[in-house]
Amino acid sequence: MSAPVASVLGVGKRYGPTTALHEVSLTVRPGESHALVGRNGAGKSTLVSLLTGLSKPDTGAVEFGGRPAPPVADREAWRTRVACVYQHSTVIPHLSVAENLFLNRQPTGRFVISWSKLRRQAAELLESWRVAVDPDLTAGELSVEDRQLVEIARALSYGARFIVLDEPTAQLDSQAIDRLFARMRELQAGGVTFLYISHHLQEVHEVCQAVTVLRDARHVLTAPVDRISRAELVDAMTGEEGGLVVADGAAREPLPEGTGFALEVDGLSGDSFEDVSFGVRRGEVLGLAGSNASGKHQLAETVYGLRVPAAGSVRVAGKPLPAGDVGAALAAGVGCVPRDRHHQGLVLGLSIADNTTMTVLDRLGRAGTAPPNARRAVTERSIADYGVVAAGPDQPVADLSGGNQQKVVLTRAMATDPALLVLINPTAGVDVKSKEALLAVVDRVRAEGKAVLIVSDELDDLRPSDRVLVLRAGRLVAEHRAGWSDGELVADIEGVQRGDRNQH
Ligand SMILES: Nc1ncnc2c1ncn2[C@@H]1O[C@H](COP(=O)(O)OP(=O)(O)OP(=O)(O)O)[C@@H](O)[C@H]1O
Repeated sequence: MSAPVASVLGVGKRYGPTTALHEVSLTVRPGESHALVGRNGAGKSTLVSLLTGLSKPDTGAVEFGGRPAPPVADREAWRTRVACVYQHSTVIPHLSVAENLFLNRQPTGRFVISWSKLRRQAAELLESWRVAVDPDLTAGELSVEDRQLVEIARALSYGARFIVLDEPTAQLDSQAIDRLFARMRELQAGGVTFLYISHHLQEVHEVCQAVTVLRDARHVLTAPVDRISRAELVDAMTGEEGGLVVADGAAREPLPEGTGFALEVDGLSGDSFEDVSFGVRRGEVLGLAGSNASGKHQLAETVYGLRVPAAGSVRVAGKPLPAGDVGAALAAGVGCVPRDRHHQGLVLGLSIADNTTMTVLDRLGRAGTAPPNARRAVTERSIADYGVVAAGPDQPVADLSGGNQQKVVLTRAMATDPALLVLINPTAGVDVKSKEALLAVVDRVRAEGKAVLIVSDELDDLRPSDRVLVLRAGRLVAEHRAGWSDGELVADIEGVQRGDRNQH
């Protein structure tokens, strides 16, 4: 049997008091797609940082092709062995695709960089890996899908044939996911090996051949995917039996006649959407579905005041909201989980307590001077309620795993006790079991008579909705009552004939 592409041999890694990995071993075979799964904080990103040379294990070793990994300082040597495509872009946005591909290794003429040669080499590279992206485009304008392909091509051009994909589907709609998987299969056939990190367990079965589960910093199992069911994977990740229970809007009693509206959106137009009207009643959960190009994110962002509409109005509890004023929306009782937790959601350098309570300081004490004990108490309750894996309320949010950061965004939205909750991709990066807990919060909020607007790419997130509206090319095109089938909803999202597609 040929040598493993990569091996991790009994590695350990600590961050202060936190054991992020404990004696973990992993073998990745040539030409396979190997899934790495586990709950938030299980140690996946830490393992990737050791496998890509961004940090050094405290104990144990990493090998490529049976040989010891290069020293951490030798970035060039690492680049020829492995690359990671992160959820966050590593391209330089104001440079062209060609410059990003050949950064620091531009072909030079006698004295100066030869731009025509650089462009030609980039075009050849992209073509050889069948990446249909214009090398002259500014990298910041690329779609997530194209950006990922450019990053893969860049890795391959360094000679690396082992690529880590860190939750690659998190920002892709279902058609883009299908294209990514097709491309992965082609690359695999050409000798590329993938380590695939995802919280979407159905993807593991769709595109991987082997799976490794981490739990609480430890290796639990490695198995061929065709020998392990999704339910068994969940059990291995959680360490307990019992699977998942997600609230379903279909099981609910209808709202009493005449229940008032918490949110009324009337003739709203803006960037990427046109003349949208709908209402959400108190005690109702409304889902909003659509592809990435549908305008659903922009619509929700306009509702909570992040964007100024071109026309139309938003009323909360009967009162008009001033346009484009997040503070006014917050004061009117709107809580939100924004789309991008890093830019709109969290202050990474501050603690969990600071982030959780920043919108309620005036309620906990005189404006801006909330006593630390009150802030700690609120935060400790949130940490317990939402299952945040953290050392304590004072831990900086930057040190939390991705999924746990997302939970902190939700705790902050809930801290104001909002009458209307606007959630955009609320479970992005959140593990399957924590998803269940977050969706249970939605159900609890609804039962308390509050209203919830959920915008999501994931059908599981929409399942607790009483109704789901579908937005396509900026217009409302369909409404589904609870009890919809995946096939029906996806067909409306994509604007194709109804048929039974796989859900993502
Ligand atoms: N720089 C750091 N400083 C302190 N603790 C850290 C640091 N990086 C990670 N940790 C801790 O190590 C543990 C493992 O985190 P890691 O990011 O590897 O988890 P993960 O499995 O990738 O989770 P997720 O699914 O949420 O992305 C967590 O408890 C996390 O808080």
